[in-house]
Amino acid sequence: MNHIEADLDAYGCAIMPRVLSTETCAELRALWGDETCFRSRIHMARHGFGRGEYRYFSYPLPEPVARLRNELYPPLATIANMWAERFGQRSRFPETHAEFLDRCHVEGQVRPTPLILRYQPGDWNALHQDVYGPHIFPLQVAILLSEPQRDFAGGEFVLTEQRPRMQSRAEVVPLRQGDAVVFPVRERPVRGTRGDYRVQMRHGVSRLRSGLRFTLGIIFHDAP
Ligand SMILES: O=C(O)CCC(=O)C(=O)O
Ligand SMILES: [Fe+2]
Repeated sequence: MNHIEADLDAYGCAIMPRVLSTETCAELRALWGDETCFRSRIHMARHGFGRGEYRYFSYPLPEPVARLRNELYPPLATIANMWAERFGQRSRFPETHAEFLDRCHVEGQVRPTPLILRYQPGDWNALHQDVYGPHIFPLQVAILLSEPQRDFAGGEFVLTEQRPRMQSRAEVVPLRQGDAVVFPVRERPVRGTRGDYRVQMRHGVSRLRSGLRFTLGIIFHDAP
C-alpha cells in the first residue's frame, strides 16, 4: 500500500493492476441484465450527469463485489486515517468495513452504493464527486470490466484536481480490463510549505468513441 499512498499524494490516484480476473469481469458484466441484482437504475442524461446508465446493487451484494469491498477497505482505511490526521480531524475510521458500515447505518445511510456503469458510443460521465451523506469514506475504487481497444475506444477515466488559487489539473488514468483505480471521493491533503492543504478532486469519463464499456464502482459509504 505504500506506493498507493505515495501515488495518491503525488497524483491523486493509484492503479492496482488485475484485481479481477477476465472471468470475473465477464461474470459481473453479465449481471447487468439481471433485474434482481439492482435497487435502482439511473439514466445519466436525465439528471445532467452525462450520458449512459448506471445501476446500484441491492444487498446482499454479489460475492466478488462484497469481497472486494471488504478486502480493499482495511489498507485504504490506514491511508484515510493518515489523511484525517493531516486534515486535523479528531475522528478515525474503524479497522473493518463492517464496523464502518455500522456507523453509516445508525445514521440512516443504509442503501448500498456499489454500482455497475455501462457506456455506449457517445456516452460519457460528467466530472463529479460521489458524496451521498454526512458519512463519507474519503477513498473509492473503480474497476474496468471491459478491455480498451478490443471492447471499446475512447471512454478514458479522468481525474481533475483543483488547488486553491490555481487552475485545474487533469489526469487520464490508463486502465486495462480488471485493473482498479483508487482515488479520493472529494478531497485529498497535499503538503505545502506551510503544512497540508485541501485539494478538491472530481472524476469522470470521456466520451466513448465506439463499443461498450462497463465499470464496477466500489464506494465504501452507504447512501441515505
Ligand atoms: O466508469 C468509470 O470509469 C467511472 C465510474 C464512477 O464514476 C465511479 O465508480 O464512481
Ligand atoms: Fe463516480
